[in-house]
Amino acid sequence: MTTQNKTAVVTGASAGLGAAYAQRLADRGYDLVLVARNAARLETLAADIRGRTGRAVDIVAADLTDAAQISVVEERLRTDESVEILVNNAGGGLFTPLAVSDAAASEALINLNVTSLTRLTTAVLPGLTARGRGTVVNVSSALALNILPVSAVYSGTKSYVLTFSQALQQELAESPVVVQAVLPGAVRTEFWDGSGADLGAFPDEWIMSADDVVDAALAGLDAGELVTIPSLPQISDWESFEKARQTLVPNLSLKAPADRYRG
Ligand SMILES: NC(=O)C1=CN([C@@H]2O[C@H](COP(=O)(O)OP(=O)(O)OC[C@H]3O[C@@H](n4cnc5c(N)ncnc54)[C@H](OP(=O)(O)O)[C@@H]3O)[C@@H](O)[C@H]2O)C=CC1
Ligand SMILES: CC(=O)[C@H](N)C(=O)O
Repeated sequence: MTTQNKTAVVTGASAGLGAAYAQRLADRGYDLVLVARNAARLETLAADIRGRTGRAVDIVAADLTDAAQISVVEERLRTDESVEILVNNAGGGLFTPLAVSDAAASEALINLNVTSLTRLTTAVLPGLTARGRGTVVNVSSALALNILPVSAVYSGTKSYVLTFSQALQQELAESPVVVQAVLPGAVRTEFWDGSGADLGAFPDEWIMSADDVVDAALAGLDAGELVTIPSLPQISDWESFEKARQTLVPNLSLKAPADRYRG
């Protein structure tokens, strides 16, 4: 495809943050490829966006934890030269102590939150770098940083998304291709249903709307932020955190153990 249209691929587009990304990116002039399992919901959203904006909207009904189904999305990302943005948003949550967790459920969560995001990014990057433009948005979570007793697997997956994104930012430092990590706090979506946590137990002032999260994330992207935390009042707090991490680096690999470990 060598048309002049520009396409955004949004995973987890049938609800929540993904549906909000789809609307906003169509408003910004992108044609869309919407990915999720529920074809009927995707088609309803696609019809709404086509009618409202006139953009071309394709849907791909795929379970991103299924090898055959994710390969359809990977193929589209590899071959569609109009793709300029991939929003890796599809994800789930599980908030139970590991000791009482189901290993298969943890594995499924890792497959969705980590493996599928990695595979889709791997599929899209060669084309973006060859064309010299494009963006990958990886939806992480505030729980990548705010680590809780019930979030061993979930926080682990979202820390992966943050670290993966930061490593890619270094890999692509000389490239015009941008990788942004987005770390929302609690958002009012269906994510919480069956997650093991009750959104209703949170004070209202902790909970952001999906539209506000996406508007903040896109504003952060426009401002050149590589890590966007929609609720964080001062970006300098994130920068201080990162700077503190960097101060460890010169001493993270040395020949001699630290004095406190020597008798
Ligand atoms: N809600 C919150 O408080 C927060 C959410 N996040 C992150 O934001 C992202 C979006 O979550 P949110 O919008 O809240 O959640 P929702 O539950 O509202 O939406 C999740 C989306 O992912 C899709 N999805 C789920 N499983 C699969 C699968 N196996 N294959 C393909 N698509 C799938 C769902 O569609 P379908 O069922 O049709 O497949 C749906 O479109 C997630 O990565 C989440 O971790 C981060 C911080 C806070
Ligand atoms: C940060 C949150 O509260 C949220 N549970 C999430 O899914 O990451």
